[in-house]
Amino acid sequence: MKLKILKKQNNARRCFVCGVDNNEGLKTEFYELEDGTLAATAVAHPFHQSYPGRVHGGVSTALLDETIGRAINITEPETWGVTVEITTRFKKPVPYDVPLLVIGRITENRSRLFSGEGRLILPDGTTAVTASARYMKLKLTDIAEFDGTVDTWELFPREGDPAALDLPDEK
Ligand SMILES: CCCCCCCCCCCC(=O)SCCNC(=O)CCNC(=O)[C@H](O)C(C)(C)COP(=O)(O)OP(=O)(O)OC[C@H]1O[C@@H](n2cnc3c(N)ncnc32)[C@H](O)[C@@H]1OP(=O)(O)O
Repeated sequence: MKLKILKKQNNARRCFVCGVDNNEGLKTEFYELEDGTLAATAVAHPFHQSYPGRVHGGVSTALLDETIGRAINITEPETWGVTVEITTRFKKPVPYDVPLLVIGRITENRSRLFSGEGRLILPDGTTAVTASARYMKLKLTDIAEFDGTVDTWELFPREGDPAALDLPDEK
């Protein structure tokens, strides 16, 4: 199903998942879709491998963690949280050097904790990894210090940003 992108989310500079200046990271981009899903696009590299040919499960988990955690910002742009629990199910090997699509949704939102679920989808539409996770809401100042130069939180629009994304049916 093709879904319109309503908004691109901000990126950090050094974050392993979304840091635009982190050349060992995934440089993931996050897009808010019209149906309330958060979609992430990324390409993993050979230096993210576990066994040769396979992306490390921890890397896939990091992608899902951040995608689910950021899904809260669709309805609460000022909410920040830290992961307190994540459960991942690895169903298929994830290859590197191919475009990966990760989607996340919030399933429960309470005053201190929120929960969500997500899946990592391969180019053929197969779901390779699923996850569910829980986060504790905290003030940003209680999580980290931002110096405003190296650690920033900004929108990085790109000419190639898509206007819509095709979400395959679950398989
Ligand atoms: C650059 C920008 C990029 C930003 C991009 C955004 C990315 C988001 C996604 C990535 C996020 C990460 O990777 S974050 C990094 C990974 N995660 C972390 O580092 C978190 C480490 N953990 C902690 O710091 C701490 O455990 C806290 C702050 C979460 C909680 O510590 P605490 O304040 O001492 O709280 P504690 O007493 O243990 O618990 C408080 C209450 O919460 C409940 N509680 C605690 N854990 C759980 C749990 N798993 N499930 C249910 N309930 C729980 C307790 O029972 C208790 O309830 P009651 O007794 O009060 O009723």
